[in-house]
Amino acid sequence: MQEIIQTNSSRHHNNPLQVLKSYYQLTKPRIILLLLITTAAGMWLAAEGEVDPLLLLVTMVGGTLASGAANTINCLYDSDIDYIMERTRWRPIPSGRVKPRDAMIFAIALAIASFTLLTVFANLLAALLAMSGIVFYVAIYTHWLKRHSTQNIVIGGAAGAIPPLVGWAAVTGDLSWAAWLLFVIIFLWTPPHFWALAIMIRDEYQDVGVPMLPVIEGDELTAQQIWIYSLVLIPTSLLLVYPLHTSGWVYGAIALGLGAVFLQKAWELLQTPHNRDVARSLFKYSILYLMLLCAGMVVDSLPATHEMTMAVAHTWQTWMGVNS
Ligand code: HEM
Ligand SMILES: CC(C)=CCC/C(C)=C/CC/C(C)=C/COP(=O)(O)OP(=O)(O)O
Repeated sequence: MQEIIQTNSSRHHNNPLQVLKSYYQLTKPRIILLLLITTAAGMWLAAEGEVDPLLLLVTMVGGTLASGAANTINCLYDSDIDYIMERTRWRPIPSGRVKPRDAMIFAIALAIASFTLLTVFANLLAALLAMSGIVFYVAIYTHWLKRHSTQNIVIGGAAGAIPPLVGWAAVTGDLSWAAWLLFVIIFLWTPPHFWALAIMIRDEYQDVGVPMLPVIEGDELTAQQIWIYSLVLIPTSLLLVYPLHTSGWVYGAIALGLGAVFLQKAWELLQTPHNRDVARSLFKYSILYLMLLCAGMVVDSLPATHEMTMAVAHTWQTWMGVNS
């Protein structure tokens, strides 16, 4: 099989566009997009709605390069199991389109470029946080936990929660309570996000011996864990409004509405833990949820929203005054 794939892919080796596409795929670009959205949310909250466009650009590019490096090293490390799993067999390394050595050079180049860009144009803290994201994801998640613990993604998931810290640090040069709250929100979001997917593709993980929770403990217990994390996640997302007062009621309303749907889907899975369609629906919604929650934070932080809410409050007070 490997030989057939190698022969098929060797036809593409000299086509520069195909080569470019392979390196692009190594970075897992669709995941990076959501990581960047969380970074942007951190920046807007830190800058109270007014982000310097140049700093935004630099941080987005720096974050992309760092996440791309992390994902490339993960592709390298996991190429043995990626080759066996249907879903991942056509990734650039297992399919032979990129040599492991070239992928390593690519990842190191991305990491160095990220560190340099963030240090020079943002600050050292943002750069160090991005590098810690790579180290955590590669060493703690990919190397240490992924193949050895059912809690792999709970602890390893902390890497995916670092991007908003990078965004916050890029703006202020330090980290506040609100920054850490963003970290905790994504930390709590990760188990429902991933375990819903793991229920869907449990058999594939079983075949390659990765001890994902549904493989070892079954769908019921996994659905219970998803439910518990979701129950904690939704109130936690509201702490930005109270007691932190970092976001206002516009975000609060969005977080409540999005959270209600999240809980409904997690509840449905709790009732039917073996139903892969329900698991798929929760997995897909988890991505939409985090995107819209971050968009809600950004919209809420804008000066125009602030003016609008002040005007509404003023009208309300006047109206109450007239009627009392
Ligand atoms: C340990 C933590 C995590 C694990 C194990 C995990 C695992 C996965 C897996 C296996 C997929 C399917 C990917 C594929 O089909 O190639 C996926 C999809 C996705 N994940 Fe996660 N994830 C984690 C954390 C995150 C974080 C922190 C984010 C962003 C904030 C994220 C964003 C996404 C997105 C956007 C997709 C959909 C990609 C697509 O459309 O193909 N994930 N995740
Ligand atoms: C600040 C910074 C640079 C942070 C980087 C964090 C980062 C890249 C998080 C990604 C999390 C993720 C998609 C894990 C999936 O891995 P998997 O190996 O379980 O997925 P797979 O089964 O599809 O290979």
